[in-house]
Amino acid sequence: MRSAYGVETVRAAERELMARLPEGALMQRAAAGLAAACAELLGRVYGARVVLLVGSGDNGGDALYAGARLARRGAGVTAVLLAPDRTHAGGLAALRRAGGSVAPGRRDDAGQGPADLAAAERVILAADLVVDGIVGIGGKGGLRPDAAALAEVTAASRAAVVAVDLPSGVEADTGEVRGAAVRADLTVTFGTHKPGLLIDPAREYAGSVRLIDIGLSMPDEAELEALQHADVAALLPVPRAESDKYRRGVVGIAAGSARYPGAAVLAVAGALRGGAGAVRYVGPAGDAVIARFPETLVSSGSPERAGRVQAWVVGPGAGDDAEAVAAVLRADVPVLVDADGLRLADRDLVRARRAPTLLTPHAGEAAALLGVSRDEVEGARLHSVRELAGRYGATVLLKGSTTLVASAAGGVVRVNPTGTSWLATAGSGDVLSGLTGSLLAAGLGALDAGSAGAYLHGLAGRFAADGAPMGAHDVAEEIRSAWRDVVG
Ligand SMILES: NC(=O)C1=CN([C@@H]2O[C@H](COP(=O)(O)OP(=O)(O)OC[C@H]3O[C@@H](n4cnc5c(N)ncnc54)[C@H](OP(=O)(O)O)[C@@H]3O)[C@@H](O)[C@H]2O)[C@@H](O)CC1
Ligand SMILES: [K+]
Repeated sequence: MRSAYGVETVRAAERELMARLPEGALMQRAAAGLAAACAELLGRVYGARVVLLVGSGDNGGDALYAGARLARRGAGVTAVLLAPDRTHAGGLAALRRAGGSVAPGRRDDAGQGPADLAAAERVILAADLVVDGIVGIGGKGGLRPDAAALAEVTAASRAAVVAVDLPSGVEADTGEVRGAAVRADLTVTFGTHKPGLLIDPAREYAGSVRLIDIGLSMPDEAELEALQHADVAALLPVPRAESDKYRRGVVGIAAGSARYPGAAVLAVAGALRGGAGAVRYVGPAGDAVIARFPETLVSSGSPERAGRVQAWVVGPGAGDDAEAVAAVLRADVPVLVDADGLRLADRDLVRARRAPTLLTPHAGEAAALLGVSRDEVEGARLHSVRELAGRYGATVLLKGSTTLVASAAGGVVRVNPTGTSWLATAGSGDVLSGLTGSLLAAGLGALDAGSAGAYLHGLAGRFAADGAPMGAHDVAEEIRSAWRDVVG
């Protein structure tokens, strides 16, 4: 499990550890890890041109101490100071002792003014490596103008970019990016991941992320967590000798319409690979379903008369069949609502349910339910998923390149690490809803079913794409390979 903690929690852990260590020890641990990561990225340190972007806090201090270590190994290190009078004094002295220099300030007198942007631009454009120590977990709001200008010049340079703790300009707690931010190739983060490193859009700015253990001890419950292979393997249902199809779970799919029979076929395709013992289909696309998957139990008419079902999936390609959605929501078993079903589901009916409900909107559908624009949802994914879960009293899976799953009661939010942009293809969500519904029928809770479903689906998408475009049915085909990969 990869866990992420917000700034307040990190600060508390930092205070607790600092009280037991000599002054400055923690920053030295951070700087040592940072310098090692920079050296690895550079390959050859001797003679490399390194520029440090240094803000007024400890994030800048980390950069300066790491720069000193690189200078001692023969790198040419230049610091660009955003606020010379408030620069970390110990770090700056260490850099100077190691032979590093400071880019000229705006006033020529003693280089006391903030960095001269033209001079900074010259060194940045000539650099092999830029170390972004502008701001870390102490950042508030978007970057200020001077810092934003440095972020832009850095983006224009060919240098490798390493962010210290976080790419400057991204929100550590939410993954939101308001205005300019540094785009890093590598982020070296200290003590624990921060939510922003795992959630888009900030995640994209971080590049690859390396965690340096500095000895912080974090609480058991994280604010955000990303499952990994072993976690998913432990969740996936495995049939036992005494299992029959009912014990393994029967998933009901109420989806598709005469106009969109494909959505039903794709949802069934996902469900058949999700671990339930049987898949029941109810709706007007029965002929298409049975032609493709003869093992499906097909009926027409109302979901209420479909026979025994341990979890329902409703909504993919459902058109305007509000009655089917309402009938499914009245069932006292777990229900997954997707696509058209989200628009048709009555919020009070969802709130009144006792069995788990899992809503699986993409950003556009979430925006419609929240009454905001799609961009607002995309820009504030963590806030949006929590808000929707609260309003509906349901678990919500917000699809996207970093799919999030949040429970109504709050607590830890799961983020899916296996997503790929190849999955942005028609019908891919239908496969996910069937797969995840199947996991619900097999007995997983809504948070686990949503996160394990997204994980397998993402992995299946990667296998199916393998660097080339693919269709949703290819994703369904690869779920079995993804499953084997996870449990293997
Ligand atoms: N936690 C740990 O265990 C460890 C933490 N360590 C390190 O400490 C870092 C946290 O240091 P920190 O607390 O000094 O804050 P930091 O991120 O440097 O920023 C504060 C400064 O930035 C400024 N500023 C604010 N917003 C801004 C903006 N939008 N645009 C531009 N500037 C902005 C703000 O200015 P002010 O508001 O005061 O004018 C203030 O002076 C942490 O990320 C990690 O790298 C490691 O050394 C060891 C272990
Ligand atoms: K930074």
